[in-house]
Amino acid sequence: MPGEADVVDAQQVLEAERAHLKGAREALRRMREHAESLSADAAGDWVSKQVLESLLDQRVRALADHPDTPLFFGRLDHRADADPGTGEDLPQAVHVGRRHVHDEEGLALVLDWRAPVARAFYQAGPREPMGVARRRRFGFDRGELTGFEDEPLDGRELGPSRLLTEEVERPRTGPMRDIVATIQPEQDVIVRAALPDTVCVQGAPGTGKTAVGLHRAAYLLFTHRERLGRSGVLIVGPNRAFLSYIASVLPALGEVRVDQATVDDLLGVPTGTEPLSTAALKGDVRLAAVLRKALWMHLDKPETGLLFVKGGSRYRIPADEIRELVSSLRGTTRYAAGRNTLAQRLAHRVLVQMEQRGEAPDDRVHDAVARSKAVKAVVDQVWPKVTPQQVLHRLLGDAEFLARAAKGLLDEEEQAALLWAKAPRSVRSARWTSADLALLDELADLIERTGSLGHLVVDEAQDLSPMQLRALGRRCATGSATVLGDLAQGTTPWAVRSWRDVLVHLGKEGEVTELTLGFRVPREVLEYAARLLPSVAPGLAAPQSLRAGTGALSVRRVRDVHDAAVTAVLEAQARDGSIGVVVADGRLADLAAVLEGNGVDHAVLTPEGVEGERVHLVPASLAKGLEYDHVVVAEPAEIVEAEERGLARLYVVLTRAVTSLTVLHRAPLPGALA
Ligand SMILES: Nc1ncnc2c1ncn2[C@@H]1O[C@H](COP(=O)(O)OP(=O)(O)OP(=O)(O)O)[C@@H](O)[C@H]1O
Repeated sequence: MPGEADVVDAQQVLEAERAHLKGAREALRRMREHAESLSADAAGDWVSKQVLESLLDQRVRALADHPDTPLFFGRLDHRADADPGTGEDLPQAVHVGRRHVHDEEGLALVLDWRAPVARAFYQAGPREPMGVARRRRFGFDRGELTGFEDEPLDGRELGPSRLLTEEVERPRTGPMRDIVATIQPEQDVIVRAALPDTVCVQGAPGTGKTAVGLHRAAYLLFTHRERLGRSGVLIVGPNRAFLSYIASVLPALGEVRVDQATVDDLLGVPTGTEPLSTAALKGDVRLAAVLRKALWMHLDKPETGLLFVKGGSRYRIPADEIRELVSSLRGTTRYAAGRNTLAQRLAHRVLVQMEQRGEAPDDRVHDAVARSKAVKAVVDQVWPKVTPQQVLHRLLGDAEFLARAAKGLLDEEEQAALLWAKAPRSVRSARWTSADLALLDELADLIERTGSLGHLVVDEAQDLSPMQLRALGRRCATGSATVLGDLAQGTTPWAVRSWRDVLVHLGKEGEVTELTLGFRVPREVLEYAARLLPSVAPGLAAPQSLRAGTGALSVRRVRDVHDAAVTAVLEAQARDGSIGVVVADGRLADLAAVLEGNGVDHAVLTPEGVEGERVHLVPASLAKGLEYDHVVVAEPAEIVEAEERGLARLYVVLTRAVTSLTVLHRAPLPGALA
């Protein structure tokens, strides 16, 4: 029990910290006013003015004070003899927050959580205090300081942090929040991994993979602002609904310039569909070799030699020589660049002949020959211009061509499965499926190199096919990636079974690390869901939960699943937090009508996302990555039956709950859950 003196002391400390917060808020306001007062008029021309205006605008936005989020959440008091190892003096006390705030003299009032000195806030412990004598964590309510918690780092073991527990237990409402105040040491290691390092994170549901990926993006942007400002950082997620759920995390961390995309956004919107087994075959990495062969099969033997006429002179390059030139270039460059190089080489040979005849041709002549009709005709014949669509159209429509390209790579049955039942008449009328788009992207890169970004964060990566992973790997070929996922949550038939394979397909060397402590799902619920693990991912260890949450699970055998769902939603509405009702996609419309008929306000989650409403009706196929305080699952057996990896889908669905999970079933439950 704290004595009276301690309480008075604590009150004084709190007052002093509140005063510091007030001062920091005022300083931030001054920084923002200063940024607002800057004018882009000094720019020399219109374009520079636009660029400068947008930069200033970003700066002002980044300096926004969000009244609902604390400006700092921690404080480090360093030991007097602490040495930061940088040769500089370490300030005795620093407040750690979302961004740097300094006063008019340039003195730091709040230090950005990403600064090297702030690392100790996340990493220091009794065994390795990192120069810290005391770590202080602050409790906040809507931006107001409500309390604090001190951890002396003098060798004593630290108990669990009450503030961390409170943060993890706080009800979820609306979109995902940042976790900057409570990043855990094992998460921090991933967040602060160096820019060139590709990191691959296997993590059970709710272990913070998405959160860690987003914070790593923010960390890298802060630490390598200029470089990544030029090359770009991109977050790739499974669908728009998921991206809109995570969309506010980076802006809350002051990063307003990170793009988010689905694989479709990157590769194009599919216009066709196909059986899953065909899609899985098209996602197979062997297709990369088939496509390479198919593209280079477009090279042809020269029908004639080259005849170049200038004035009264004729210059000839025999067909044999052209054939040799082509074979020396074949495969050494991208396909499109090869066409250009061939034209240059042909021109060079013509110029050699000119010189042998005593002429003195210069560079202009060289260019004119390379661009001449005669050279172009030869190049077009032996090294024809092709588009990715033309090549794939031919490959999927022409059995003989496919057989040649796939020889030794795909067996006859596989080749037959790839061929269109009815080939579209023209390239333009072809309907491309999602799997085709990855193949087109591969071809596009064989023809012309795809540009690379500085860093890619790929979430739910376990669901991507090898060909899709290759497409993403191209987009960070000269950069690095953070790859996040859970093999147990792989629901596509082409989902990869090992992270090592994922890295190979991405074309990256990297570390595979694992997060095992869950921050979302209560222990009881997680243990229930984990009964499915031996069937969905036999090699994975059962996940651990930080959250005790007893009484969180309710499994009810009911007569009428719809009536029971209405009851369960009404029960949940009496409590705090968001509510998700998850059903097999096929049952969505019926349940929506029943909820409507019973006057339960709700919104149906679509692939585009959803706005407002406390109750969301969620098709099982879109539940991945989301979380709700209260989850009601209606008829699990239907979710399992709906798809090949239905048990994995059910595992995803059962692990969305933060506070309570209610399972309603009329049909028998899957064996492991019965
Ligand atoms: N260090 C932390 N402090 C507080 N909350 C955390 C922490 N790490 C994760 N969380 C919270 O746990 C929840 C789950 O995090 P997240 O969605 O990132 O997990 P995930 O591993 O991506 O889950 P899934 O595999 O189910 O998609 C989120 O609400 C997140 O804010």
